[in-house]
Amino acid sequence: MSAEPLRRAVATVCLSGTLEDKLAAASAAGFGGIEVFEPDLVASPWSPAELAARCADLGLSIDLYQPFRDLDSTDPARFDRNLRRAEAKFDVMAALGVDTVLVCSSVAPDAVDDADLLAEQLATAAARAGERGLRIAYEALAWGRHVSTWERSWDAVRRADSPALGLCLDSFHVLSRGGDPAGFAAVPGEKLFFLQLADAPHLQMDVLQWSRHHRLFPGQGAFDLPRFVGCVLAAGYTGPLSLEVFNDVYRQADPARTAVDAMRSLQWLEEALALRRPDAGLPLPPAAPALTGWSFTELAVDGVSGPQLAGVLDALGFAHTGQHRSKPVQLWEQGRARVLLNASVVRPAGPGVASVAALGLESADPQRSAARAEAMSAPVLPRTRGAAEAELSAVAAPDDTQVFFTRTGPDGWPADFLPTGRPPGPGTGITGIDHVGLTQPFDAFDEAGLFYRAVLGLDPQEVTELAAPFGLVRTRAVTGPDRAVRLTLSVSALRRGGWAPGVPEPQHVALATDDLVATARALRAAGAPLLSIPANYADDLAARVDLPDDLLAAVREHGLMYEEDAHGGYLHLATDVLGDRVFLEVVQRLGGYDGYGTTDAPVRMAAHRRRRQALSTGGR
Ligand SMILES: O=C(O)c1ccc(O)c(O)c1
Ligand SMILES: [Mg+2]
Repeated sequence: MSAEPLRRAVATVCLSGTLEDKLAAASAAGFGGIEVFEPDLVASPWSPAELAARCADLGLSIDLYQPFRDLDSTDPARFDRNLRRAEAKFDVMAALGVDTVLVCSSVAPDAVDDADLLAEQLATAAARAGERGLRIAYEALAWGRHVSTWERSWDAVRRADSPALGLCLDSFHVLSRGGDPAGFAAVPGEKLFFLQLADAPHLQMDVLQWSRHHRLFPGQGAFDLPRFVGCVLAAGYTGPLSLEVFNDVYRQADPARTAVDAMRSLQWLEEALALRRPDAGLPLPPAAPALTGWSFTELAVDGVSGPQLAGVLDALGFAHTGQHRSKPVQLWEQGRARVLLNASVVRPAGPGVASVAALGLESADPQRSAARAEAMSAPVLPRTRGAAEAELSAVAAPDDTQVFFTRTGPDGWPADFLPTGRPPGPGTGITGIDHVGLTQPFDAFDEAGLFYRAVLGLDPQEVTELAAPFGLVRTRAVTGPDRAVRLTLSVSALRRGGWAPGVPEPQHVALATDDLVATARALRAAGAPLLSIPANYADDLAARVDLPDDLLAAVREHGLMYEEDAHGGYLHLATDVLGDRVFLEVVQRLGGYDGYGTTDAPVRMAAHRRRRQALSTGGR
């Protein structure tokens, strides 16, 4: 493998909009090339020559024209007709200045099964292409009628033995069928004409539907793309790394954003490749420094929600220990749990605005964290900072939450706060932040998983789905290796129904305690607004799990919830929704429990809904 960087390309089918929108997005995100998806050209007012000129202006090379479908035929007249269709496409390719066309395996009823006849027809078409200086990259669609594995496509290409015929390897088609990329070693490098990359979640469904709706960018799904590409490169492939992702969300999302997300997936993939081959001298971005814990969580509040949240933090045993030197920001502390209330939001109406505005994460090297973020196409935020205030680097996550890289120490961020002189107080047993739960915008869920993985070096965990009162919710945690940092990301699986409340599902900050029953008792005594959970929940819990009687009594008395996984248990409680869209959770992990109370979430959501309705109709 040479140390020369491979071209990064993206198929126009990955991006939403017209061809104009797609090209602008691909170019702005820094791609060097594109695959022209034929329907995009057919729908365009540009002639092929005009498209070529536009691409040249934008610094994009056209690396592939695709797809050409159903070439071979058991009916000679039909095959002849298909050859004429191919010639017309060769004219288009000449005008576009692209030398490679993707021919995918036939799905038609007249597709050729006989290996020699198929090779002969491919060779005939390749000879026509070759006469014009063009080449054919043959791809096995996972649902091809007779050719549905890469081995079968390679068999045809090998038999055809034509210099203008080679393979197109598409990671989706190979990996969705459980193909082994180690086999690519048998293919001469010069026969690997093109490489298309897509990740995907593991799903049990028809492979065509899986491919057309659920493909993802590398690093977003469950496939081992670094290994796949490593095998292709080891076999001698030198063409572009080209993304081909058919995805329902990306089809309708802002193409400029999708293109950046796509670029990040290749930056992540290339790093993974470089790390696998330390001798190859491939360039590496700054490694993600370890994130060693939470320095703070910042909530944006207004004139209504600010005092409400301050009152709740007080009841939770937090102390207002600091006031920002130059901004309307309060620091509240208990143990290692630090919550900032930032009253810069001005909208004193309704229930008040409250949301998670920023996450402060302890970094072993904040500056390198920021450099890493930049190398991974993350938007690094400009900082305004007053005299004597700490330098803080921050990036914007896909949902616009600000992520600060901090070092808590004498010269770190706490120096920005003037002590109020209030003593910490006895507290209620809260020791720190366990995790923060962020509800994602509909289009941002998969993007967010990759963002936290590539930019922050966190590990995305499995996606789970739950049936919530207002529809399916998809959720996934991203965690540091030692779990010092845990985030949960959730999203509605479908557009929220028209009758669901207009406010989005709330976000939450989960606070850790070593003894939830004791903490719950203290919160009760202090009048904290704890969410009540229906008795049916505790009855069902008692039927399912053998809990000690005193614990079950505490569950009933305080509205606790309890969940188990293979490693341990999780006791948790929630407050009411505070302001319009946050609540606080208090959680106790027992044994090695590694989850987030996800199966209890629908009960909690229904209780929040009931409580919000009661409050809005004047109840308390
Ligand atoms: O879904 C399809 O038809 C299709 C077309 C072209 C490709 O390269 C591909 O992987 C799938
Ligand atoms: Mg493909």
